[in-house]
Amino acid sequence: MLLELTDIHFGYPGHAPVLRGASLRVGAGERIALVGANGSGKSTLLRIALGLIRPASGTVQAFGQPRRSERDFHEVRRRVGLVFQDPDDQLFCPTVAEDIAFGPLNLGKSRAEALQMVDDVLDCLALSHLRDRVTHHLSGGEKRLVTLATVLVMRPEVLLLDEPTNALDPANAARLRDILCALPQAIVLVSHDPEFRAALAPRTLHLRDGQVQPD
Ligand SMILES: Nc1ncnc2c1ncn2[C@@H]1O[C@H](COP(=O)(O)OP(=O)(O)OP(=O)(O)O)[C@@H](O)[C@H]1O
Repeated sequence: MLLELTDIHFGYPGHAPVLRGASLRVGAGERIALVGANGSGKSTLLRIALGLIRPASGTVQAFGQPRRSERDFHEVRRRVGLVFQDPDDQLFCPTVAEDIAFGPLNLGKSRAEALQMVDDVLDCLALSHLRDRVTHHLSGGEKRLVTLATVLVMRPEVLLLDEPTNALDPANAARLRDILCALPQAIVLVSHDPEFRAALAPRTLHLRDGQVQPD
């Protein structure tokens, strides 16, 4: 298993529990859609998978190892890419190229290598025209696509996508679907868009009453 969350319990401080025994297993190349009502805890579960929040109980395993400490999760975040629901949580550099180069530079790539990776990923996503734009001037849909570029540039082994079609027009949603369908990675897709889910993920799981259940 690439990712294995088992019997996760979690509630935000001062609020009712969100997850009450949620488990999720993601194997190599698997495509899983995760659905559930607003506020059922889908984004929360993805954040727990990356150690961005810690469960009250339950275990997270990634790439065959239990993950507990911040140090453990550093490696998980390098190998598992999360596209956040809100692009503004993920884009923080002045220009698109700098935002995308940030991860590779952080991994110790040279500036030249990082910029080559930026050009490659922008080319693959047909977004080269956005390369030198000021990130916070982009439209909502452009930001969403750039966010995906910041994740794909790291060549993650698993992609966790939280509402990737939010703010995309139908043509860009279709383009994103084709790009994602062609990727080799395992994908967990949180999406309220039934057509997008059907195209990308043969298996659907339902987060309900704090647990992940078959649809
Ligand atoms: N930082 C926070 N502090 C307190 N409560 C929070 C926090 N983040 C989320 N919540 C609450 O936890 C619950 C689960 O939120 P979460 O974002 O995981 O749901 P979701 O299933 O992804 O919802 P949606 O489909 O609307 O995106 C919601 O009731 C939400 O209001």
